[in-house]
Amino acid sequence: MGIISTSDTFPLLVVLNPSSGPKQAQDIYTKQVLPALNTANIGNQLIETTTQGHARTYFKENIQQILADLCQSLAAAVASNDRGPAGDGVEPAPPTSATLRIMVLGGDGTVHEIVNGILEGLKGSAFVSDLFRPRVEFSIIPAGTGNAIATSLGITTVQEALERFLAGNSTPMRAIQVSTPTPTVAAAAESSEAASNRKTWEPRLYTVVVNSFGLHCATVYDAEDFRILGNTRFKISALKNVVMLKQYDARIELFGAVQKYDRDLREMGVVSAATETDGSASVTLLGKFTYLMLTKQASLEPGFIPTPLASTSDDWLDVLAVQNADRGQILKVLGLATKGGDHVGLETVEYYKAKAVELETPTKDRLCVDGEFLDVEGGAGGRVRFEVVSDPNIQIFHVYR
Ligand SMILES: Nc1ncnc2c1ncn2[C@@H]1O[C@H](COP(=O)(O)OP(=O)(O)OP(=O)(O)O)[C@@H](O)[C@H]1O
Repeated sequence: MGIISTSDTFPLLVVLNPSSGPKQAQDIYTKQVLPALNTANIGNQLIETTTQGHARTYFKENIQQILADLCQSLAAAVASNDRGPAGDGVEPAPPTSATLRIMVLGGDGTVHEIVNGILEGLKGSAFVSDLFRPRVEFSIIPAGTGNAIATSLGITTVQEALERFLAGNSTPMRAIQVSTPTPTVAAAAESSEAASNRKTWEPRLYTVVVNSFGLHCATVYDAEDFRILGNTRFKISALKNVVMLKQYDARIELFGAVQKYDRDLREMGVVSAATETDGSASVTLLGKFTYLMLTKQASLEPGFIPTPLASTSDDWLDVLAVQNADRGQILKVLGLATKGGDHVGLETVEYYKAKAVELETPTKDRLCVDGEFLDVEGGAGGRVRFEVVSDPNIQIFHVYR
């Protein structure tokens, strides 16, 4: 885990996860990425991950040094320009921002780790303030299993990803803040009423793809047992969970402005224009959930489009809820979701856009957050809040589109 050396032309950081998806990342790097970068004269530094959590730890430990080196390299470039014939020799002002480019040869899990590592490493530091704030631009070379972020941007091949990177157009990649109640408030929360008045939350992590509860979460969880089957493990696991279909008890509250998909008009309609002021929810969904997703991506893998109107670059959270569905109904939902996203027209599907969502389960349960698992305690003290916060020190990520 070396620190990036200082240079006038700061290298593109290439994070390669050799175990992503069909394990082709190394080959893709050697045969396609490196030749393209060399042709374009783009220096790069390879960071090859060796274990789960490596990318997260690497960026947590090194991001401040990386940005310090990046700033020094920028300042050196400015100074050498100023020393030219037209320069006045005045010391250049320190940079107020710097763009760090990271290319990921891997899947969404690797991007999730890098985002969380960077935010953990920058938290409370001078590198995220009104005086200086980095801009992190991701180029995602789809080498994972789902490749949701790339797929949602219409990038399904290595060549397309390289072309988008070289074209240099990026769009914000908003992160969802996942928070739990602060411990003291959690202890005091004895009822849902108390919970709805709660105001203090502790950010636990950030997600950029999908948070799920119920069938989708169970499918991702059980897929680990079928890892030997490669990419088909998700299909086998989904089948298992549909055969042994369970309903999952929860209370879901949508806060602030809320939109709901209108099946007749085939577009979102306003349910509530409210901003969250008094702590009361705009929409509450109670009871048994078969399937629940809170996402920032339209597509989770090529062809599978559960939240077709989601956008990585806005501040909405797309919420797809299927309640109390039987096997036939959920198979129909999943079938249509893999055929262009027409499931949102089914009566069993509720599709919302919300500004913030809280989830509470009556007993201990599990959430899937970008492929990681979060155990939640039952009751108000175990609530989890999801929100695309507007904090500029969090929303520093962009992705080439
Ligand atoms: N060398 C390694 N060996 C084993 N696991 C690794 C290694 N490097 C990284 N990982 C882990 O591999 C996991 C999956 O990575 P990644 O998301 O890139 O691929 P994927 O799961 O196949 O794709 P997707 O998330 O798009 O479905 C990550 O959680 C990461 O921590």
